[in-house]
Amino acid sequence: QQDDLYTQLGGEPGISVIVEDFTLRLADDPEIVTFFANSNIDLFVASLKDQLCDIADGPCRYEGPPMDRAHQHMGLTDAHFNTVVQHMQAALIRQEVPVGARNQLLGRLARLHRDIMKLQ
Ligand code: HEM
Repeated sequence: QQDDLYTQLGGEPGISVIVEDFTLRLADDPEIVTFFANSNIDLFVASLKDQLCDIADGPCRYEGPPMDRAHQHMGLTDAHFNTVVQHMQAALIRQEVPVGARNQLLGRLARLHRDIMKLQ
């Protein structure tokens, strides 16, 4: 029996480190960091941790705004989306998340693409 996705991500401490690493990568990317100019990064980090834990079938519930409402005013392109997903992939590799779990999580995030890119 293989560990579930949440466990393979390292549970809550693992997800914490992944989100911190991911957020530093966003902050280091001039194309992306501008979107966060008016953001409360602590709230973003807390919200994303809940969301990843939830998506990985962990014991958390994401209670922030739906993905369309959180992003629809930003004028995001597919290129932005892909860049952000690549930063997540890099964070997962850095934290030595096994390849199967990595692809599973990225697949679940990819399903959010339609909502995140929805306009109006
Ligand atoms: C798989 C892709 C993505 C996921 C899973 C994701 C997830 C999230 C989550 C959970 C929040 C917090 C919502 C809240 O609690 O208010 C958020 C907000 C935000 N996201 Fe995304 N996002 C994604 C893609 C993107 C992209 C492509 C950009 C821009 C390049 C972006 C920029 C932002 C910004 C600026 C905020 C607002 C932070 C704030 O001011 O509260 N996101 N996202």
